[in-house]
Amino acid sequence: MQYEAHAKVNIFLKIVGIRGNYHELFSRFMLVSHLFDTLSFVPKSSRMPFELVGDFNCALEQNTVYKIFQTLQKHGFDTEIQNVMHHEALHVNKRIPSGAGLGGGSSDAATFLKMLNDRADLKLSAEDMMALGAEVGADVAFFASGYTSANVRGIGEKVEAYDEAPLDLDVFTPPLACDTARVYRTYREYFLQFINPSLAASMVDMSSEALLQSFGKEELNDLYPACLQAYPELRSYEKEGWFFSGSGSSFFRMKEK
Ligand SMILES: C[C@@](CO)(OP(=O)(O)O)[C@H](O)COP(=O)(O)OP(=O)(O)OC[C@H]1O[C@@H](n2ccc(N)nc2=O)[C@H](O)[C@@H]1O
Ligand SMILES: Nc1ncnc2c1ncn2[C@@H]1O[C@H](COP(=O)(O)OP(=O)(O)O)[C@@H](O)[C@H]1O
Repeated sequence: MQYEAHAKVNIFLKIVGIRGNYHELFSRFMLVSHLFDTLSFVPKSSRMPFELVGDFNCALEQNTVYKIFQTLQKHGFDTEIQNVMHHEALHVNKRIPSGAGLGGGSSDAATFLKMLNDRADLKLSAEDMMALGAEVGADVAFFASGYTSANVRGIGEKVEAYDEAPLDLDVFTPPLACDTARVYRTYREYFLQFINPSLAASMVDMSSEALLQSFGKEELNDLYPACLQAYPELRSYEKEGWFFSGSGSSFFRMKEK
């Protein structure tokens, strides 16, 4: 069986405060229906306790799927998941570009958590998986929620379904990977003074379509100016009528009807 780990875009992303090294935000997350990695269990070819097959630009220990394995071990599911990973390797067919603001690593993490929950019959609810996922990355709770559109708050751990049909989206990713931590650091250094929580609050109740019709990318995404400051070459890829997702580098727009 193959599982799909879908990409997301941030329809809006407004910073409303700081929490230690993290930033508190209001954001609308929406899954992208046509863009996903596929994950499946395949027979093992080694004796390693955790075998991962796929093209990644990071070490196994840095991989979000490995961090899910470790997190489940830490929470007492050691025997159950070792029984699975003793026989199976995890295969990931990566199609979501990395460092693209599309949440690929977080989506893989949430999907692998669901796979282990199914295969090892861990009996975790969506809420349990959201809490476990949040230990691996701020965005994982949204992907574990199963919602296609949601308002996300806190540093990413508070997820509330937003009732709307998913939009049909075009996504364009420039050949530029953006480091999320670097973009947030740049935001804090240069843009924190421009914080506007009342504008953020006014966006929460608007449909995604109305948001994209009412605001431009600079108003919708507080990380856009920070990303331009950190990666000036990004400017050469911006196009009229396209919006900016998360910490970049992807742009998106509603498909023309
Ligand atoms: C910006 C967003 C928007 O959805 O995602 P991307 O666009 O990168 O996919 C998220 O806030 C990213 O979430 P995620 O990529 O899961 O972040 P993490 O791995 O937990 O953290 C990476 C780094 O980003 C910073 N970080 C992350 C989340 C947050 N609310 N405030 C932060 O300041 C921290 O410096 C942290 O060390
Ligand atoms: N499963 C994974 N898929 C992709 N990248 C991963 C994964 N696990 C860890 N990473 C690391 O996280 C970085 C950010 O990747 P990704 O989550 O796809 O981007 P973004 O944070 O922009 O949404 C990658 O460059 C890579 O080093």
